[in-house]
This record gives sequence, C-alpha cells and structure tokens, in this order.
Amino acid sequence: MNIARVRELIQDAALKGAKLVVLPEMWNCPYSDDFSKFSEDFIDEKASPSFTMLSEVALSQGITVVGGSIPERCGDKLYNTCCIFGSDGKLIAKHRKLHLFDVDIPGDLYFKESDSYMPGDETTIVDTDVGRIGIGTCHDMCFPELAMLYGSRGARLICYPSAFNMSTGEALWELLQRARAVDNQLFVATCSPARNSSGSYMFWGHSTLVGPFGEIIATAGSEESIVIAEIDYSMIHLRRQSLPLATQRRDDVYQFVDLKLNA
Ligand SMILES: O=C([O-])CC(=O)C(=O)O
Repeated sequence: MNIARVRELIQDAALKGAKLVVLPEMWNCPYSDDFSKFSEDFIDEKASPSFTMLSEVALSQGITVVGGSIPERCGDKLYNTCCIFGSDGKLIAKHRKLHLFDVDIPGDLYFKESDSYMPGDETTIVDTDVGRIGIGTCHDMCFPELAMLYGSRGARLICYPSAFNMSTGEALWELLQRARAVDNQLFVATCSPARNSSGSYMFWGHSTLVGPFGEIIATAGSEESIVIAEIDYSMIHLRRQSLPLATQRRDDVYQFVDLKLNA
C-alpha cells in the first residue's frame, strides 16, 4: 500500500515541477522492531518492489530520486539503506545509515536500532542532474563531521531522509538541520514520515528545506504533504562571499582531521 501511495506522491511532485524528490526514512514499512518483514535485497527485482518502483518512477518522470530509506537485506544482515536514482532510472549510489539510533532517555524513549541493523561504513556523495548531493540518514544529521566532509567535497545540498521521534524532534530537528546548513554554507533538505497518532512510534514530521544562511525556505507540518521549493545554488556563492568562513578558518590552530577517504 505504501509503495503505491509513494509512487503517486512522487508523480504528483514531478507534475508540480520537482526535479529532485526526497523521501523519508523507512517509508515502506512500519517503524517497529520487525523490519526484516519488509526488507529487500535489491538483487532480485521481483523481490524488491520498493527499489523497482523508485527506479521506474525516476525514469518515467525524468527526475532524481533520493529514495528515503528501506530495510536492505544482504545475506543475513539488514541495513537501513537510502537508494539514489538518476533521471535515467539507474541506481547512482546507496547510502547505508552510518550512525544507528541507539538511545535511552529515562522516562521518555528507549530505542536500539542496532538490534535490527548493521551500520554502513561509507560516506555517500553523488553527482546528479540537480548538482552534487551528500547523503545522510536521520541520526547521521547529529554528526557535523559528516556534513563538513560533504561540504569540503563540493556538495551543495545535503539530503537527510529521516524519522525523528517526538522528543528529539521537538528539541533537535530544526536546530540540527539549520546548523548543518549554516556551518557549511549549503542547502539541507530533510524528509520525515507524517505523524500517525495511533502508531506505536510517533514521528515529529516537519520536512524542511534550509538555505546556506540557516534560513528555512519551506517546511511542512506533521501531516502528510508534499513540500515544493526552489533551490537557487547562486545563494551559496553569495553567502560564502559575504561571510567567507572558508578563508577565515584557523587551520593553524585547529584542523578537521579527515579519517575516511572512501566517499
Ligand atoms: O529521532 C532521532 O533523533 C533519530 C532517529 O529517530 C533515527 O535516527 O532513526
């Protein structure tokens, strides 16, 4: 059911002029601890209905799709994986969530994503029809190093398919994406599932596009919606000229140590 609905929504967004569509984390399944029921191995097309739909709709609409994330089965392991498709329907890259969401906030929230998933171990930066994009999934947004790495490699947009819950959502959702954008003077796009008040895991919602000055360009509420907005990449140049953080950086005093060079 979700697959058909998401296809419709992507087609709708494309009809409204979208050239890039970003989906939420875990859009093809309930957010529970039995992700394996909805997992796909991406090898056998018939056994990968979500993957196949994304590829088909990217091709038929001629758009780039950052396909949220779905449970990827690889042998006996599961990964929380975002597939990125080009406008030719071909898979450009897949990002396996690097930082799993293991959290224990007493009296509030306990969730151990590492009970279900293995972490990925590669960063993901892709060249698409709509520019160079860095990819992170949900909790990956908490790590400024990843965003800095993408910024330093020429990403002009970072997409974070996400599913923040109510408590981290209220406290951190907007703050994190605006911080990642303004620190690196680039665009950040997030996409969350809509809130389902009767679900066991409640999502914060509020999918958003942030500009290179940390400004919110467009945002949703907590209900199902399509957020359409235009990205003007010339804003990056403008912001970097007026606030030249790159040349003001004091690498002689502190340094960003790039430990992973496998993007
Ligand atoms: O809510 C958060 O802070 C993060 C989260 O759900 C996830 O990474 O899956």
